[in-house]
Amino acid sequence: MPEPARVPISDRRLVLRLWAGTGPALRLLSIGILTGRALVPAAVAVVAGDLVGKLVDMSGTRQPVTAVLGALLPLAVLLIAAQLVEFAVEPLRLALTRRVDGAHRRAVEAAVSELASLPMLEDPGYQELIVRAAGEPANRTGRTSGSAVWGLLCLWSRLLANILAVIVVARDAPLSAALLLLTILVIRRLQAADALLPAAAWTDGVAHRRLAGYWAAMLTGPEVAKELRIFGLAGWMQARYRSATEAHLTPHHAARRRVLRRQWLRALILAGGTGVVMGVLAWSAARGELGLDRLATDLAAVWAAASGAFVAQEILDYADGLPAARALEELRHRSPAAMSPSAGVRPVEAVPDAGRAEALRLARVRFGYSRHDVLRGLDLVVPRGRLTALVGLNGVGKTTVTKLVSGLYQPRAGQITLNGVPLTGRPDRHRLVCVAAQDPLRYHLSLRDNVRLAAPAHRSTSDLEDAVREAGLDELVARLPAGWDTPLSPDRTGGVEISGGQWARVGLARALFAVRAGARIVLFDEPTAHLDIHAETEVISRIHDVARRACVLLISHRLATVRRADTIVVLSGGVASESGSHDELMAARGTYSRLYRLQADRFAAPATASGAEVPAS
Ligand SMILES: Nc1ncnc2c1ncn2[C@@H]1O[C@H](COP(=O)(O)OP(=O)(O)OP(=O)(O)O)[C@@H](O)[C@H]1O
Repeated sequence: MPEPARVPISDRRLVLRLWAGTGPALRLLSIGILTGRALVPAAVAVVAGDLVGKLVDMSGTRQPVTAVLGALLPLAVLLIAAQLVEFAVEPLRLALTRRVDGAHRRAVEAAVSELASLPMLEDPGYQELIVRAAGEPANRTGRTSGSAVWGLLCLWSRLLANILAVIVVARDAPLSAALLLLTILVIRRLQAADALLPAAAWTDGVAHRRLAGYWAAMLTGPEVAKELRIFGLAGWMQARYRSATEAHLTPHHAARRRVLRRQWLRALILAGGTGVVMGVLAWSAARGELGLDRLATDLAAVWAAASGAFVAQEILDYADGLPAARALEELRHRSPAAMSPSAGVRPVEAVPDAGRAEALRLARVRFGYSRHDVLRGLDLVVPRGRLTALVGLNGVGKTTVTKLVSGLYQPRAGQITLNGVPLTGRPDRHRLVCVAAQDPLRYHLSLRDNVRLAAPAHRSTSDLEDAVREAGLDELVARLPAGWDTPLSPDRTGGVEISGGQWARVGLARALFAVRAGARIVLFDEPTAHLDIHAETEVISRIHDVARRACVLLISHRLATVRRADTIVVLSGGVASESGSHDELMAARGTYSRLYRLQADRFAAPATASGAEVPAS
């Protein structure tokens, strides 16, 4: 597995960048409100001390009510202002985290769907990264990168409040103030070190977490519900779910327990530090060096600083939200080129096809998923107007050819061209190439959307209807409860389940629609695997029609299916070992002829009995 790219910025800068992305209004508001909040403890200490001084002066003599109220007024105004600031804090938190989290989600979707190549997505390390970036709820607390931003801002706001309170004390007792500051910083550091441990344990266990998620989905999802009951797998799967969950959660819980056990140390340091500071202040007052008003101010400031030193909540917001933010940064820094098996390989020179008929060409193409090459210099020409078939044993690389032509992987060497122009790097490649797979992806969408997504930008309704009709789906449309708009999934309200053969026709309709929308290469990968013999014959004749309009490659195991193709190419040992029409290949008595006879022999006995078609040489 390749090394993940390093995230080249520190966590704080990363979180600040997220904050900066919330826009100037929210940035200003957060600075204003959190600074205001930080001013409150020191201001209350000073104003309360002044009040004590004034009340001491007034004591013993009769005072008008207005004088007493006047003395109280500054503190009352301050407390009301502080309360107003507090009211603004929660809406600010919501606005800020919502803005950051929304941007985060959009960035994850964009990074994965636009930047990640297929080889990257098939890498388990990358999958884990997606789980972390998608905000697999850290510590089940639901903290997100928005929480990390909020946590950091609150940590700084608290630090500012602490420093201001220390400055108040420093006016009378600089050394005590220094001790107070030191105590606060030590406690913050200890809390930060502790809070990061459970978050790290959670992140380290994401592989187990994914496995546990897999088993949970197996136990409760519809996919394996039948097998689970037929084979009585529930207990076996539950045990695996438990062991994966324990492997993930045990280190995390151990880290949490360790943090709780160390709380007493922080309490002891705080009690010691503030106790000494208060003692010194009281001693100064006793010696007459400190007035009662200043003593009250300083004690209130020490109390404010001490209670503000506990920032576990803010640190947890920051530490638990950070993994998602970090993972997103790593997602963005992973380059598809670094993960591609073809990295660093130069293609062969393009050979212009001037004057020749339109054709898809693979020239000396090499490719492998690992060090072992599946394709070892494949030459293949797929001209428009003639149906080309690709056959070969299991695992020789037929589907791999479709993946290379559609650009999901890049060849290690060689070139793939359409009319002499390399397909690599063409921004319109996804519009030029259409793949109709044996099991087309079954979107939980209407029939209309299931066909249209082959070329979403092509809005022609008549092309859509023609494609569906040619694919033989008219009858199905007539029977569907909401016709075109019926969702093709029983999970959707009003949805229906259609058969594997009908899905194969949906795949054919997609290809026919894509060709109408401008696709010039169509790759049919086992398009008739689910079809009965009548449907297969009909679909193959449609594929012949498509071949008149585009470069069509038909892949099939069933040699009776491909025998009517104009050219049949046998893929063996990573190269095209034979090529020609059915009759030519049978006459050559090579691999194709041997495989064909083998299949014909297998069908001969039952076919004679049932009257089904027997492939004939
Ligand atoms: N994503 C992948 N990662 C690693 N190896 C793969 C991957 N996909 C396919 N392979 C391997 O590459 C080889 C060719 O696979 P491919 O699916 O192209 O064969 P195929 O000729 O289409 O087989 P079949 O006829 O069984 O569908 C096989 O050995 C397969 O195991």
